[in-house]
Amino acid sequence: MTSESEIGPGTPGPIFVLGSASPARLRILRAAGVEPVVRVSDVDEDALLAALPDSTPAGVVVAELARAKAEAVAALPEIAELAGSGSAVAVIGCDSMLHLGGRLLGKPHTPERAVAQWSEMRGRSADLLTGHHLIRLDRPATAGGTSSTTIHFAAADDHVIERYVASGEPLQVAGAFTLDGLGGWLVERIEGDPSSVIGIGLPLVRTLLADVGLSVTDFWRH
Ligand SMILES: Nc1nc2c(ncn2[C@H]2C[C@H](O)[C@@H](COP(=O)(O)OP(=O)(O)OP(=O)(O)O)O2)c(=O)[nH]1
Repeated sequence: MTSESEIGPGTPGPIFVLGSASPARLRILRAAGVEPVVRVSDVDEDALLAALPDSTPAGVVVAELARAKAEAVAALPEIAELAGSGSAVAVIGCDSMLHLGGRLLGKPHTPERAVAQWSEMRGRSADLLTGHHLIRLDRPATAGGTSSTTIHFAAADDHVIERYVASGEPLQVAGAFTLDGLGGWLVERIEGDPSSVIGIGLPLVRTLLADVGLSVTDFWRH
């Protein structure tokens, strides 16, 4: 769990708020020169999914979840008040799911579901979708988008799948795999942006920041 960074008077320069509990998203941003303020949304993703019509396109589903997370964090009192801080303030929410065989899959949570999912996806390809929603607070504007990266999975044998699931890693990540962990042994290749697969698509966030009048370089700590 990441610690929630302190903010307040004297917080230097533009403020990037990551509305996510994901250590992967935080790691991606830090490695890319951004030290975000972290706040976790309390969005009930299952309830939101249940409320969406079955006909909702997969890219819209993850975009709607991302929007709900960003809006929940932007509404937190200590975040909302940043609008008057004199700094540029961007809040981002994200949501990743795997689009496999026409179904949208989140985190498997149980070993049984992870094994079943790997038995279906091994040797095949699927699209990892990550919805993004950006809210600028100091000069109200929003921008959103969904990145899609095609993942080509290895034709892993039962033993490897069982050992991978037993590691626990696939249970708490969208699509039951990681690109940057043990799962890396089981991804043959990808077509698209690797950061999107891990949790936040840097090239897309760069364009979303531009859409709300900000440059990604404003947030670089280097
Ligand atoms: N390290 C790593 N994590 C991954 C990868 N693919 C997916 N994930 C993680 C990132 C997210 O933490 C999680 C996707 O689930 P969600 O989009 O619902 O986010 P999560 O519930 O973790 O946090 P949030 O809802 O944003 O507070 O799966 C990967 O390739 N590498």
